[in-house]
Amino acid sequence: MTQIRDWRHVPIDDNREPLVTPAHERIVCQPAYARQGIEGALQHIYVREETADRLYTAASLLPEGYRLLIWDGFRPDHVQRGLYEAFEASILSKNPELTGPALREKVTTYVSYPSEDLSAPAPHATGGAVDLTILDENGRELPMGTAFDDFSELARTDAFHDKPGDVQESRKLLLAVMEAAGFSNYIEEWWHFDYGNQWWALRTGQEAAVYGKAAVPEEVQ
Ligand SMILES: C[C@@H](N)C(=O)N[C@H](C)C(=O)O
Ligand SMILES: [Zn+2]
Repeated sequence: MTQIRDWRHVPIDDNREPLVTPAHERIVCQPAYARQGIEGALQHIYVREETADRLYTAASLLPEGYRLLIWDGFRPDHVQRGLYEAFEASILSKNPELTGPALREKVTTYVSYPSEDLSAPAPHATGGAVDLTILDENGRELPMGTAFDDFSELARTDAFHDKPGDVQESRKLLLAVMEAAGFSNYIEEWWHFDYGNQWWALRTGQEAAVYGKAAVPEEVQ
């Protein structure tokens, strides 16, 4: 289990880029939580402006005909809280003895705490985190070995590193195009990438994050 322990101490110097909806011929936006009927989930994907530009770069690096499929970007607090509480309840149903920090550590391996602390916002609250996969030339998702939000050991990005095959190749491709575009991956989830926020700053050795908590666009208030 890998936790990012010190990201809360990374300073934030927010450049105040607005949130935008990615629009590119090689990007498909399919907001997963709205489709799952999660209360208050956004009907559109929003990310910070430069994050969108970097997604365009990543998409352009894919083989001919392939596209990025984005499931989630900016996530309002109430949605983060809903996801957190639902996963916490599912863990408690299997491990009723868990409490306090042990419970919180287990939950936050896969779902960030819905922090109201402006000095340590959840990554998706910054507009600099994206959950995504790759579509092939026929519009089919590449095999990634697990479904989106399958919170298990198999979700670890390196879970297939000693199992050569399609899944290993698909995960390598996603990681390669995203890292080439400047994103960093969260090792516990093959689908989660960051740019500009504290997670990204810590992993890439930046002095400060450039995205704090994002201002919610008027159309989603
Ligand atoms: C819930 C999942 N899709 C995700 O984004 N997890 C990360 C760790 C988060 O909630 O920040
Ligand atoms: Zn995510």
